[in-house]
Amino acid sequence: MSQLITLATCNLNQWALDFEGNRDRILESIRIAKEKGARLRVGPELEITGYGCLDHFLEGDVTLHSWEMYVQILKRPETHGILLDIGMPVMHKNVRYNCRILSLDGQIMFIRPKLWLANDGNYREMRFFTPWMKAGVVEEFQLPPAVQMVTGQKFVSFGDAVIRTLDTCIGAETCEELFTPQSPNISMSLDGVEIITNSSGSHHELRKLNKRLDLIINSTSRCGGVYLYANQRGCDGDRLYYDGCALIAVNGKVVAQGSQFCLKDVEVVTATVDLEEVRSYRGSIMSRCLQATSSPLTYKRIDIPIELAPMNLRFDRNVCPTKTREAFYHLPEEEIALGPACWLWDYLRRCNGSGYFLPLSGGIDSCATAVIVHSMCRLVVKEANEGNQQVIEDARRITRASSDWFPSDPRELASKIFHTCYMGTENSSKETQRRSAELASRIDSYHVDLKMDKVVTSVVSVFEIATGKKPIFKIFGGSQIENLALQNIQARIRMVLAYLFAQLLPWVRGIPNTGGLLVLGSANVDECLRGYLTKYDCSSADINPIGGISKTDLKKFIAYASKEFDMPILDEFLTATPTAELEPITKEYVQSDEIDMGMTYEELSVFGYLRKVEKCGPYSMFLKLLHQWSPRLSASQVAEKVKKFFFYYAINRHKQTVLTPSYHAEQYSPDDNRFDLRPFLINPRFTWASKKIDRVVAECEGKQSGSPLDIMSID
Ligand SMILES: Nc1ncnc2c1ncn2[C@@H]1O[C@H](COP(=O)(O)OP(=O)(O)OC[C@H]2O[C@@H]([n+]3cccc(C(=O)O)c3)[C@H](O)[C@@H]2O)[C@@H](O)[C@H]1O
Ligand SMILES: Nc1ncnc2c1ncn2[C@@H]1O[C@H](COP(=O)(O)OP(=O)(O)OP(=O)(O)O)[C@@H](O)[C@H]1O
Ligand SMILES: NC(=O)CC[C@H](N)C(=O)O
Repeated sequence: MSQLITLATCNLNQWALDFEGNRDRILESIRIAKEKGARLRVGPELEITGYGCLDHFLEGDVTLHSWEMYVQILKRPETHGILLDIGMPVMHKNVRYNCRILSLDGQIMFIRPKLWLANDGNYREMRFFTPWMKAGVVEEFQLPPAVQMVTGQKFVSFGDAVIRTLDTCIGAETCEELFTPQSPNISMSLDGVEIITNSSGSHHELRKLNKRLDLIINSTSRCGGVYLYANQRGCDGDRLYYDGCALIAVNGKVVAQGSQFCLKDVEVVTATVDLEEVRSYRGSIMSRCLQATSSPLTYKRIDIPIELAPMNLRFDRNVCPTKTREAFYHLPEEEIALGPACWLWDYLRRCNGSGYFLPLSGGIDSCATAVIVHSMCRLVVKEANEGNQQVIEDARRITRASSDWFPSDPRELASKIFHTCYMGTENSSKETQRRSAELASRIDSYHVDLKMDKVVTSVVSVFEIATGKKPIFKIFGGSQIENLALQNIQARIRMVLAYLFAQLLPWVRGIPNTGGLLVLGSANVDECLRGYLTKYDCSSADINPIGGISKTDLKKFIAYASKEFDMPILDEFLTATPTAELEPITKEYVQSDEIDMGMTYEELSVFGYLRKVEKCGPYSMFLKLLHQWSPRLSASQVAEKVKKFFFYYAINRHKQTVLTPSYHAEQYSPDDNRFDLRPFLINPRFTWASKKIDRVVAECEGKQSGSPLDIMSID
């Protein structure tokens, strides 16, 4: 026996508050789903508004416009004949919920509010929504009058229930609920729900996809059932990149998987599954049957008296279930090549920009940023060649090209929209200048090579005339403070010049009807964490594609890109010592990042992870590293490193408040504006924690008797 049914899920590139664009992408996904013969279509979380509206959700207009768009979808006959699961905010009894609305043939069947909201890291759903706290309870929801007029319905069911058709049972779960210890899909499956939908607004983080897929595969292999995962994709107006990967799994096996990074606005993923396989799988696991028969939660069934799986598909020689396949994962290097590149494209087209400007130093960080822009150009050309009309139109609009121009070559596209600039001083080396020029030529950016010593000297001379004092570099006998000031002025002047060139280069080139360029920043996550950047230089670009990526990962990315994109010049960036080139180079002295910082990039990744992900203060970080790093390092060496890290982290925390908005990619990102909320005036000596650390060090060195944990004996 078999009972085949075709189901559809999708990735939609929604944009916060773009109600009409979002509506059109939903309509397109329904059209494709129907074309592929699907009987159920599930879309991403809050797809009508876009997931990332944040505090806009508090506005009544957003709920109003959501209903307006929803009704427009519902009343179109072409959206009928398929069960729809669409996401939007709904007010019920003056409380706002994050909901799924299930409809068929222009009639609303049921509204299901999210039970467990996402409220950590980048997520703060509890600011705008209330979770539905009544397990298994269903209430009557009165539809807004305008909706009543269209559907002819006055009330619909609202709450924690499931849909029952004549031939199967369907339940909706929303994003975070999958990640909770008691996911609703477990109790639903124990109560006989065969098809579970999951609508997500889930963003990219390096190496995170495994977690999401593991949960789906694990859950459906323990519980059996069909799981349809839908996700938003793209930059919807913030630092996050939602990474799609719509997926269909059956009994612990993947049968369909959409792409994670792509410039398609609408991607529909379908599979034909056999519901009898679910019944057979579940029925043969006796322990599951015992749990099912004694399961405390019996969901109210919302009846739809139709057969979802058409009778004629019980057996049709020409229709067979979709084969299982291995889940697909990108390497982290590929994730860096693709995620930030897609984000940059969305950003550019959505802000109606005309291109990017990047200060290109000849070091790894700005090199990585340039290669990501190159990757963006490659993706645009690939999509255009595949006939993606939206991408072709966007490319024409951004380049201000005529309507017969076609983006057929990544280098040609870069030459129109990407501008790089080497801003040398007397402290710069020939090598960095040459590497910049060669990289620019390889990717074909419009490159400017300038010397800015005159500006630096004249600004410093203004200071000298006003104060009668002349600061000099440390290697010539100056103090630390003079040395820093002379470095910072170079960096800040670069920022001022960057904005001047970004504004005027398109004009210089005679590009018609153009605005300015967006300035790209390229401080990596480790430098941000340590504060190793000049405030109002690198902190002050428009956007930064690598601000959430570690130096270690950036190096891996450059090694990958060197081969993948056939760019041998990148190998030279890899072997060069990272240096800011802000101090004079002499025979005996060349400035180096890691010596300047007093710690290595590798150590910074460890500190960053322990601080943010493992929630360690100085004392517990020290204890953990003492175990990890001894006997290689002594207790006092570990203590010194931990104290030094926290010292620099604390004195530079204020820089996070003005940091360039960066693509979120790393769990240990210190971004103060959305992700890592901390005070920015912190005593960098962490005095009490330091005393406790010293106590343990003394104990390790045999200088202290008694327990180091005895707090009463510390002054
Ligand atoms: N608690 C606090 N709250 C608010 N603001 C505070 C503050 N403490 C200092 N400040 C402000 O911040 C300023 C100090 O920060 P900042 O001006 O950045 O200066 P600072 O952090 O002292 O120096 C910049 C560092 O970045 C390094 N660096 C490395 C690589 C590349 C680059 C580059 O730019 O290319 C730079 C450079 O070598 C140097 O060590 C103070 O002058 C003050 O205005
Ligand atoms: N000579 C320069 N010309 C243009 N931009 C520069 C120059 N020096 C620094 N910058 C800008 O300032 C940023 C910060 O400099 P930093 O030295 O930290 O990075 P980097 O030179 O790209 O890489 P690395 O840290 O590996 O040396 C650079 O990424 C670049 O955008
Ligand atoms: N929107 C959500 O509920 C997302 C939360 C979930 N933990 C994720 O990262 O995918």
